[in-house]
Amino acid sequence: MTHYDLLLIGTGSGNMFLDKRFAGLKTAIAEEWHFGGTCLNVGCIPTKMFVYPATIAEEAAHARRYDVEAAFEGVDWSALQERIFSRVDAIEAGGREYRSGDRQPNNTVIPEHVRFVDEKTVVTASGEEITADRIVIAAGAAPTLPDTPGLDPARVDTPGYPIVTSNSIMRLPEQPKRLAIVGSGVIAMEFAHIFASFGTEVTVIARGPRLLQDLDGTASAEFTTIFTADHNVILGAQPAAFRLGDGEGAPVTIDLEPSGRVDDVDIPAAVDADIVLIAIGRHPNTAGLDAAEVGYDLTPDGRLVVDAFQRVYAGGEPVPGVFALGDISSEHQLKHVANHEARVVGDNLVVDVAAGAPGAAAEDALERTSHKAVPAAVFTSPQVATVGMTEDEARLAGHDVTVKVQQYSDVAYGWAMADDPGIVKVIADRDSRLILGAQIVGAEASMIIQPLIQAMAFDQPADEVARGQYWIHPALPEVIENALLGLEFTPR
Ligand SMILES: Cc1cc2nc3c(=O)[nH]c(=O)nc-3n(C[C@H](O)[C@H](O)[C@H](O)COP(=O)(O)OP(=O)(O)OC[C@H]3O[C@@H](n4cnc5c(N)ncnc54)[C@H](O)[C@@H]3O)c2cc1C
Ligand SMILES: NC(=O)c1ccc[n+]([C@@H]2O[C@H](COP(=O)([O-])OP(=O)(O)OC[C@H]3O[C@@H](n4cnc5c(N)ncnc54)[C@H](O)[C@@H]3O)[C@@H](O)[C@H]2O)c1
Repeated sequence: MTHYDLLLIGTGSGNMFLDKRFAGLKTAIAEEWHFGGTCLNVGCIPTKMFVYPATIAEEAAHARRYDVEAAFEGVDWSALQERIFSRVDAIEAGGREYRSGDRQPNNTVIPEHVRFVDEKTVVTASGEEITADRIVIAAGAAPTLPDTPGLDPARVDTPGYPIVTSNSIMRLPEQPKRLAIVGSGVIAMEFAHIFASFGTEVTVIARGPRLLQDLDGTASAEFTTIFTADHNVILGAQPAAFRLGDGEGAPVTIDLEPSGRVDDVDIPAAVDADIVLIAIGRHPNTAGLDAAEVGYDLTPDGRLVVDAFQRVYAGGEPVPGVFALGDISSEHQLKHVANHEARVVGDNLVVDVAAGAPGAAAEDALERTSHKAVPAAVFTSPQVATVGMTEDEARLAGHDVTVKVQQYSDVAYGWAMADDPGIVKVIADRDSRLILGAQIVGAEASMIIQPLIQAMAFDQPADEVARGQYWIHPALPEVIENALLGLEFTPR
């Protein structure tokens, strides 16, 4: 048995906080997979490095719409992969080397799966027991697989098996000719955009009546209308069975059945594809840690229960010296949220170490995480960006709401974009004048939403944000300005 002052499990956002403040401690990092975790290796970073060229390819294919003669003639799949993964893999290797080498002599890297045997003890896959005074659980989430006949979970993401997740699709040796995507959430829509723009024949199989259903109803409907206009989408359907052909490279047939979520659907009996991407959500990795078995409290959807200080709970009480961050405990599966939580955990650990015994730090000395005005974007086509509440959520929360939906084509930059479709929807409280939420569907949504995020974070009234600053003319954010000007407030 080896004892450490501090054990970190998972090197995604967890890898961020372990800096020189902890140089005097004997630390260990357990990582069973790629250093850097999901975002660096198979998530935010490589996907966006595929999305950007995909958007260029799409614009070339649609250039005639802007009276430009251009054409999309294909993508150099292996060059693109090489450009993306040579950078990503070098960062992964550099991170591992830094943590393992002479520059961090106080740290030990344990390149193995670990699971808890009690609240402060883990055992590695090779059987070593490790105890620690303080533990940070940053073990993330993993793709969920459906329990559908014909799908062998053990073979998903293994070479040659045609059913994959986001963990391996970007490393396929060849660009698939036909791709079927099961799911219609964030990952499904980003990969549908990437592969369809690169010329793959993409079919999206969606259970519900709309795509990106977690959005505000107006935004989801707008996105669905735009996306289905030039993508092959089957709504109201789900796989009943996967039938794999004989031999490597043989196509897959997906037998479909109505999902029961859409009335009177007319769906095809089956879809054929060379590759099937499963994108039906990601579950926190608590089961692999045996977290519930040792008594850690879990939310109904399987996350570790944490408080505002990111302390982990067991039996309704914080476990002294045990913190968690990111997808393993957060309701927001987003990198910027995981990073924020990692900063808080790092600061709180410093306070806890200074206090003496694990858990000895007084609560008023600890920092709280803020999940106010958490934004998100979907890097598909058109882009989507959100912050705060949907209109339904705002009404349910009891607000007297004022809502404005502004079309991109209402402003001059929208005319420059040949009236491409797009909307900004802003939801505010009539009395306080504060913005409660916003949803944007359209070009550059992830960038133009920032003034609304800032206004919400700093409690700036919507009318002051609209009137109290210049808005560059004729830039696209004028659509935000106009949406804010269209809100109706209780007269003062
Ligand atoms: C395809 C895709 C695209 C995404 N794009 C975006 C985006 O554009 N913007 C955004 O904000 N978010 C995006 N996300 C979400 C984002 O990647 C995650 O929210 C974020 O990476 C979570 O970080 P984390 O540190 O909690 O977990 P992770 O980065 O997943 O790190 C957890 C680590 O723990 C390790 N681990 C787990 N269990 C054990 C164990 N028992 N023993 C040892 N090691 C273990 C894992 O191997 C992993 O390396 C995307 C996700 C995906 C899948
Ligand atoms: N740009 C970003 O910030 C970004 C990008 C990718 C992923 N992420 C994060 O990763 C998370 C996971 O992404 P995701 O797309 O896997 O999940 P999601 O929750 O966004 O979408 C899941 C989809 O699968 C469907 N579904 C669920 N169970 C199903 C079943 N059994 N059969 C068929 N369909 C089913 C749902 O109806 C939904 O359409 C996101 O919620 C997000 O937080 C973020």
